[in-house]
Amino acid sequence: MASFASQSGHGFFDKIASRVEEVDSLLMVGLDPHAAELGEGNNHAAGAKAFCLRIIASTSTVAVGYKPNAAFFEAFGAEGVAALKEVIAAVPEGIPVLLDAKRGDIGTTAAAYASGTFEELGAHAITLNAYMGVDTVDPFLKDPARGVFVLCKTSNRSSNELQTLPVGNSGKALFEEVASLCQSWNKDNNVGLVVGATDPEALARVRAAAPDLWILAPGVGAQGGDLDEACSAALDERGMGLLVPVSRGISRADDPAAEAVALKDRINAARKRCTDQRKEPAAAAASTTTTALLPYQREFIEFSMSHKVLKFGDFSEGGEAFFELKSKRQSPYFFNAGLFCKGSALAKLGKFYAEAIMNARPRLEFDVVFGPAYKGIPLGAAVAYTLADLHDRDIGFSYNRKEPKDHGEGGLLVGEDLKGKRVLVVDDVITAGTAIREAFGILRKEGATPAGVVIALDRQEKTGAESVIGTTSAVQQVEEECGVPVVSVVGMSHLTEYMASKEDATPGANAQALEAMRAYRAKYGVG
Ligand SMILES: O=c1ccn([C@@H]2O[C@H](COP(=O)(O)O)[C@@H](O)[C@H]2O)c(=O)[nH]1
Repeated sequence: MASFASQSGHGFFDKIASRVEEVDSLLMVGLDPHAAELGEGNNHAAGAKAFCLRIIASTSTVAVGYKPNAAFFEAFGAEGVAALKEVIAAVPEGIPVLLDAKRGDIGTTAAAYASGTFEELGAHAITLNAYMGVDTVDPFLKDPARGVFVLCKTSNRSSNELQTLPVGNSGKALFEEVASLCQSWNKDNNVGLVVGATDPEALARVRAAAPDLWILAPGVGAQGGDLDEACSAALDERGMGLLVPVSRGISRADDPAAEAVALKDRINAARKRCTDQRKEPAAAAASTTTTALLPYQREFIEFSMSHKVLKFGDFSEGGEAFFELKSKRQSPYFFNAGLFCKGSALAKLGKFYAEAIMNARPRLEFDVVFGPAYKGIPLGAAVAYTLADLHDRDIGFSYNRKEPKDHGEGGLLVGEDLKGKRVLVVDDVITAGTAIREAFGILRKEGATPAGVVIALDRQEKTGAESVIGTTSAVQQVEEECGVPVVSVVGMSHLTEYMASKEDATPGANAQALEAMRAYRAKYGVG
């Protein structure tokens, strides 16, 4: 059995708080062995166990705790329950295990559930349904080292059927009443709440009703919950009190270990944005327009360099220090997306674009992805594929032909019907903005509304000839003229930030390249 010693007088959430600090993470890793993920030949209890052990082994350095969902084990009968016990026992010592079982019954039965969960299975906490009142919860609270998370406002769509019903004349909803009750039951720091990340308004109301309780906020990833909104609504005054469980978002990733690290970083970045914003709202707003280099952006920069798509000036003897652009400017870096020409590169590109789309603030609202011919076509397809595969957003995609076809279905457009739809245009870079304006023309002719543009790199530089350098960039001009946001995976500010971090790590190695980037930005840069 995985040990989880109770320090006397310390509640379950004291342990959670120290684990959060120890691993600098709010990520709870879900262990949901969906039959579909076990694969043919492994759809049995042993397969479920092996699946969970693989996830545990690859995520234990970033997981605050693990959350096996009992349903996926019980589905395999007695052998499944035995596998669940073995999975819990395999969690390294000191890492809390929360059994997601959503129990709730009269006191005597609840006591049997508590003993089964804590003594027999060895879990340290459990999710409960408190619909039947406090006597159904009490038996789980006898040992302060064992915790409960009471269902408060769940992440599923039909949670509004009951949980938001008004209670009495207080104007409060049922879920707020649950939150207040749980706050009053929390004598030993071992009562928490489940509130879906899919409903940030409910999260904020719960935080107001239960200022001291830890909130488990499922629904990030496959269910579409937003991290920034969840952090702003649910973090307590110390920037703690929130746990983000993710199951499929990790288990279905190509590389679950890397995805868990990326998720931890994304959650921490959102947490930091939120705590900065609370400290100094104006400074935080300004900092979002500069450069917090997120992990996927660093990865994109290194990935682009490894494909020779992105080159920085080489200031060594005989190296190419500057690259002449079409505008005749001498640029200290060069980006040529045409060199992404392998299937694996396209797959990764799709992920980077999808990350940029999911991270965009304000959020991008769109129904269809459109890839303008020619370079946008594979990009649009890769983005639509990735949104469906990794973000559970199965949206249509469409692209145009440069020459109309005079037989078959004819016309200039292929793919999803665009009429009446909000369309996100996907392209590699914006140089003058001509291609994007043309794409918008096509969309409007079809009765669609351009909803935004996503590109790989924003050079963030002013347009115009050397003698009359303008004041805005091509991207800003598209945004202003067309009234749509342009989102990029990275901007030149991120490239400069990246070079600065390399220089910090190895002083002197990139000093001239960094200086050239800064000088170029000072002369031509916007934003
Ligand atoms: O409101 C709730 C309560 C529990 N869950 C459970 O969390 C995970 C979510 O899985 P993902 O793959 O990360 O979407 C799953 O075990 C649910 O039963 C929830 O989603 N919402």
